Order: sequence, then C-alpha cells, then structure tokens
Amino acid sequence: MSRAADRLKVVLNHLDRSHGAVRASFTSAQNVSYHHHPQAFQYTFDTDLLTPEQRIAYEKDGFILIRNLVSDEDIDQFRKEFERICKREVKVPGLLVMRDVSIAKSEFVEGEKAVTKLQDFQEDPELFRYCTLPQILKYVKCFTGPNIMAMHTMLINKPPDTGKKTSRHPMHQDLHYFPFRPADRIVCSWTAMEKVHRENGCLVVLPGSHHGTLQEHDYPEWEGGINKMYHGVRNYNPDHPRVHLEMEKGDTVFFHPLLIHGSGMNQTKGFRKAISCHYASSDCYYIDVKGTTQENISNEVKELAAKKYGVDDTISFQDTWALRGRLVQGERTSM
Ligand SMILES: CCCCCCCCCCCCCCCCC(=O)SCCNC(=O)CCNC(=O)[C@H](O)C(C)(C)COP(=O)(O)OP(=O)(O)OC[C@H]1O[C@@H](n2cnc3c(N)ncnc32)[C@H](O)[C@@H]1OP(=O)(O)O
Ligand SMILES: Nc1ncnc2c1ncn2[C@@H]1O[C@H](COP(=O)(O)OP(=O)(O)OP(=O)(O)O)[C@@H](O)[C@H]1O
Ligand SMILES: O=C(O)CCC(=O)C(=O)O
Ligand SMILES: [Fe+2]
Ligand SMILES: [Mg+2]
Repeated sequence: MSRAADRLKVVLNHLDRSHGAVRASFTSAQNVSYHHHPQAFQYTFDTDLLTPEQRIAYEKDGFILIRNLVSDEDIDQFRKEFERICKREVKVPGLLVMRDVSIAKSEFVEGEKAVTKLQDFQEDPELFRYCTLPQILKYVKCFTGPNIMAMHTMLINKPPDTGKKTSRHPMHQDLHYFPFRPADRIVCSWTAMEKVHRENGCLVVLPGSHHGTLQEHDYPEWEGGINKMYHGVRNYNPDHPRVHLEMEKGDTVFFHPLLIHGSGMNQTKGFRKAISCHYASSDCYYIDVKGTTQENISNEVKELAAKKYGVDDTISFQDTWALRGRLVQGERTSM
C-alpha cells in the first residue's frame, strides 16, 4: 500500500474512535476531509513530518517524545555557554539568573552550583541557537503553523536537593504564565542535556490533561519552601495516571501548554540540565487576564519586570511577553 493510503487508513481509524457518531455518514474514504470534520485534528497540522500515529498520540496525550533530536555537539556547546554565563564571563541583556530558594537562603555558593535556572536567554546568540535549530522548528510547525515566535527560553539546572525538597517543580500548566491564545497554537520543546530519570527529577506528565481547561494555580503548601513563581495546580486529580519521561541526552519532548506536568526532587549529586523554549504562532493574540485565575501570576511578573527593566509597574503583563518574544520563522503578524 502507498504511503498516502497508509496515512489515510490510520486517520480513518482515529476518526472511527473519536467520532463514532459521525462514522455512519462515511461511505468511502473519499468522503473524509477536513471540511466535514474540522474537529478530527484539533492540536496538530499535517506537515508531512509527523506520522499519523504520532499526530494521534499528540492529540490524545498532549505530548510527543522524539529521541535523539539534538546532537551531542550542540548540547556540549550550550553547556559551555551556560558555564561561561555562570562564571560571569559573558553578560546577557535581559537574562534572569535564578537560584534555588534553599541555596539562596543558606551559605554563599559560587558559580553554576548556585544556579537553578537561566530564564530569558533570547539575547545570547549561542543559547538562542537552540530555539532556531531546524530539526526543532520542523516539529514546532506541526503545532503552531508556519509563523513562529520563540516566546520564552529557559535552561534548567535542577540542583541536588538540599533536603528541603525545594528542587521539586509542582504540577502545573504552562499556559498559566501566558496572556496569549489560542492555547493549541502554543508548544513547548524541552530537550534533555544529559540522561534524565526518576532519580534526578525527570519530567512527570499527566497524559490527556491538555483536554481540560486552565486550572487555578497558586503556591503549594510545602514546608521546606518553594521557589519564586513555582505555582502549582490547586486540585489536580491524584489518581490521574502519570508518566515519568525518562530521556537520554538530546531527546526532546514537545508538549501542549495545558498539559499538567512537573518534576520530582533531584536525589542525585549532579545538576540535572535541560534546555527549553516555548513557541507560539505569531498569529496568536494577547488577552487581558484581569479577573481570571492568571491575575496572581500577572501581578508577580509585572512587579519583577518593573524591577528588572527599571520601569514603573504600568508595564502590562502582555508587554513583558511582547518584549521578550522573537520571531524565528515566517512573519510576525500579530504577537
Ligand atoms: C519580564 C520579567 C521576567 C518574567 C519572569 C518570567 C515569568 C515566568 C514565565 C515562565 C513561563 C514558562 C512556563 C512555566 C515556567 C514555570 C517557571 O519556571 S516559573 C519560575 C520562574 N521563576 C523565576 O524566574 C523567578 C524569578 N526570579 C526572581 O525573581 C529572583 O531570582 C528572586 C527569586 C526574586 C531572587 O532574586 P534576588 O533578589 O536577586 O535574590 P537575592 O538578593 O539573593 O534574594 C532576595 C530574597 O529572595 C529570596 N530568594 C532567592 N531566590 C529565591 C527563589 N528562587 N525563590 C524564592 N525566594 C528566593 C532570598 O532568600 C532573599 O530572601 P530574604 O528573605 O530577603 O533573605
Ligand atoms: N505534595 C505534592 N503536591 C503537589 N505536587 C507534588 C507533591 N509531591 C510531589 N509533587 C510533584 O509531583 C511530581 C512527581 O514527583 P515525584 O517524581 O516525586 O513523583 P513520584 O511518583 O513520587 O516518583 P518517585 O517515586 O520517582 O519519586 C513532581 O512534579 C512533584 O513536584
Ligand atoms: O523541571 C523541569 O525541567 C520542568 C520545569 C517546567 O516545567 C517549567 O519550567 O515550566
Ligand atoms: Fe512547565
Ligand atoms: Mg517521589
């Protein structure tokens, strides 16, 4: 059977399962088209890259793991640049260096051992190269379409837990931080910079949780302290099946911004490293979060931005994003 016919067969099976009710109206394969069933694929575009199975998996689970997508050479270069930044050999405009709350409150620690996260590295050409890697953008396009903005960049250096469990990241939905929509045109790429497993606190996801809505987020009531802005979902179902995403260096997971995820404690002596970027279609639009569950994070971000950029707090939540977003493909149409 031809490749096209193969794809059609898998898609038909998917339609069968997800649209049993409309199934009766199909008389032959020729009747199946987007126009009849715009809901069949809500989360992905057909760009000839994802196999039908992969598309269906993302629709169903809200994430897809691609093995060995980023080369060791590239990752080693990102790691070197990270070290240069920690040693203050380079100064990057707009970069936020975040320390773990329990490390910040204990003795003075120098260099990369103090750093839990670099945020907003869009002005560092070497790290930002990650966001422009063609093999990443090829996948991103399946979720965002052709006009692509890199909205948020992070290098996470999850420290060995100090015993206070502050190295955990509570379960959350990234959309909580974003005043733009539609959610389905936003995707995160997260690449392991070394082997990540349960011991060093790999990502933990609740498959299918992206089918739900944005939940209320707040600081969890954890005794040992919680890092600034690490909000968690208030009431997620503890019985929802979870998947621990164990990954090798270079493996990359793409996930939906409503997918509930977090990461456990790092119980090893090493710093667990990952690099990530949140992409959005530049056709997305900003929303006003006033009166919504996002108002709490909006206030925190505005306060931080006012301090960081030395502006007053009339800077809007949307502005903080418009300032940081960078076009990486196509045209900057709206964002
Ligand atoms: C436009 C501006 C930037 C916008 C921010 C980005 C928004 C997030 C977008 C994320 C979208 C992606 C999707 C989800 C991601 C989820 C996240 O990762 S959210 C986490 C991101 N969080 C941050 O980036 C935190 C930002 N960091 C800071 O604000 C600062 O690092 C700081 C925590 C305020 C500390 O800075 P500084 O004042 O320079 O530090 P110190 O002088 O050493 O300490 C002062 C004070 O603060 C305590 N402290 C230090 N580190 C932390 C910490 N990590 N958490 C909590 N508290 C901390 C420290 O102990 C001191 O306290 P004291 O009581 O005064 O002694
Ligand atoms: N009390 C809690 N409230 C909310 N989230 C939590 C809580 N405890 C852990 N988490 C979060 O749950 C996720 C998974 O944590 P963790 O890896 O410890 O899971 P686990 O199922 O206990 O796995 P393991 O047995 O490997 O430790 C992380 O995001 C973590 O931050
Ligand atoms: O522990 C991690 O690397 C995941 C962090 C995360 O989910 C986030 O920063 O949004
Ligand atoms: Fe996240
Ligand atoms: Mg655990």
